[in-house]
Amino acid sequence: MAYDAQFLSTSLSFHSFYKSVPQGFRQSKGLSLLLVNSRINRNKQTRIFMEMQGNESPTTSNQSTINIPHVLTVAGSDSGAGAGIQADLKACAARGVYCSTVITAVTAQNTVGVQGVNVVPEDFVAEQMKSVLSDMHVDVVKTGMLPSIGIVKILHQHLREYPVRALVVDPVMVSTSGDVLAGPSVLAGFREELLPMADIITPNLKEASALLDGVKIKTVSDMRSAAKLLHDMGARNVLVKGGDLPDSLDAVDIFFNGEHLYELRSSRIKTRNTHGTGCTLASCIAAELAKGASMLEAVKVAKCFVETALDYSKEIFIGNGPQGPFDHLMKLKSNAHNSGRQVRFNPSDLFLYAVTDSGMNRRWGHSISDAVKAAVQGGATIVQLREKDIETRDFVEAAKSCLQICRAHGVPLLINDRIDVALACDADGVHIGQFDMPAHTARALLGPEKIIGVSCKTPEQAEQAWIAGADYIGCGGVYPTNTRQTISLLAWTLPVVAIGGIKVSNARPVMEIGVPNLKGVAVVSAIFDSECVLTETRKLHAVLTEATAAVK
Ligand SMILES: Nc1ncnc2c1ncn2[C@@H]1O[C@H](COP(=O)(O)OP(=O)(O)O)[C@@H](O)[C@H]1O
Ligand SMILES: Cc1ncc(COP(=O)(O)O)c(N)n1
Ligand SMILES: [Mg+2]
Repeated sequence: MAYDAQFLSTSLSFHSFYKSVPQGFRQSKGLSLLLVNSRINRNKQTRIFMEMQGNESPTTSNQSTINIPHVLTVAGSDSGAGAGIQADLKACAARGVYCSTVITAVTAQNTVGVQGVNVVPEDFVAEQMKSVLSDMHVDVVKTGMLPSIGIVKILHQHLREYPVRALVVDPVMVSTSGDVLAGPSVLAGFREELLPMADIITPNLKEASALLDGVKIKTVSDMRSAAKLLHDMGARNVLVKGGDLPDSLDAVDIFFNGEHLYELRSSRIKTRNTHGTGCTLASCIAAELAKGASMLEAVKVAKCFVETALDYSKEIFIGNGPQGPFDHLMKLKSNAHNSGRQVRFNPSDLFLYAVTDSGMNRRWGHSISDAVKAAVQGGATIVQLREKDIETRDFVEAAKSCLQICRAHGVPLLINDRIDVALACDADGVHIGQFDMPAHTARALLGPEKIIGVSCKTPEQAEQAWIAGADYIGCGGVYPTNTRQTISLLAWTLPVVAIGGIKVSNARPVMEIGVPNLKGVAVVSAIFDSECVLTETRKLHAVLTEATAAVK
């Protein structure tokens, strides 16, 4: 049996892991585990070195302890294991977070529908809740099926007695198969008790409509209005999910934080295996919040996770009904299957790609983090730190502060060339050139989740990058030279970002090339060689948005 660090971080507490190691192995070998970039402490950006010598127990006094991010799900069991508690457990495991469970109902359910529901007595729901909350440190509570008003009230009381960092409410009412899981009597409980406590509420179209007294929600514009109305009812953040939006080629969700409305789009995966998408999304949001992500970042990661899992599982066949489950744990499968797919990478993030330059920052008296902050506030959708003449120690420090800024805005941060710096600060990935470390070696070091971009000048280089597991290619020399070769590269299968001499005045024709893989433009001087990085970024963002709308 192999004991691997990833497995440890996803499934077991340190102590139970230790206990699971055979006695002989512990005594004869001692056990050293190096968790690099462990998800356990992602937000603290720490490397954890755990050493267990001989048969010394981890509970001895000189042993430091590790707090694993912890989500408690309060939901119903699905015997078919596609949705409910079972989906929550798998989603949290896949995201590297511990998940405890309070079961509110047991359903007899499969891919055909819900054949029966047995509601757990209220005092026993209370007992489960007390058992978990009085003993364990829970970071985030996520709710799913709450089949009676009494259970809603019990939840409310316990959350007041044992406050947690965040409450994610998935107001489950009807399963995708059309079966009722929580009747209208629960609506009042959601409205009065849970919404005002919720950090985020994640209704699908039917649920949003029910919470808003039956208002019709049929278009993205209806979803936007619904998100605002639900926010007015007390939820701090609202995500109206559009999985069931008729006639939509994309899977569109609307996120509203009381200030800004975000339209989150991903491609709609053609598959029958969508049972449990809602439960998974909410658990994934809870898991990311438990790890310390901002709300927008958590929502984006969760959506990307659902899309990736659906895509990975589109052909699996479980059960004979119309709605199959999908595979949450695709990451554990062989790399050959994964072919380097990224959970965290969304090609549309390449839209306005800001690449820093230390010379320009010096010229205008900007620190790296001030320049990055302005770019992100101006609408940059991804940032790359390209610092050629900086001490490694300073680079790591600068990268850490830029990472905080970027995470707060849900914008990925990549490091140019320096895999070591990316690892040290737990950046979202790297951008490498043809003379840097080979992409497949970078992939092996960074693992399957990080973003890897490669600068390519020829189709052969692009093919190599693709084989090595790159997520996108940077295609250089758009201006002033080499346009024909550039266009042939843009037709390549990986998402492409165009680089080279692009500025506000000439960005439009690049976007208007209209090649589907061309996801955006990367710029350095257009935004950073200026006194006001914010204004220049805003201008460029406006041009790109206009050009994209014109192409559509
Ligand atoms: N076919 C699909 N392809 C990609 N994403 C999808 C698909 N169906 C649903 N989603 C996404 O899954 C999440 C759950 O949405 P939805 O299915 O509407 O919720 P529920 O399961 O509660 O009905 C949303 O982020 C939605 O956009
Ligand atoms: C126990 C339980 N909880 C929640 C859902 C909703 O999931 P979905 O909307 O994907 O059917 C479900 N079907 N069963
Ligand atoms: Mg669904």
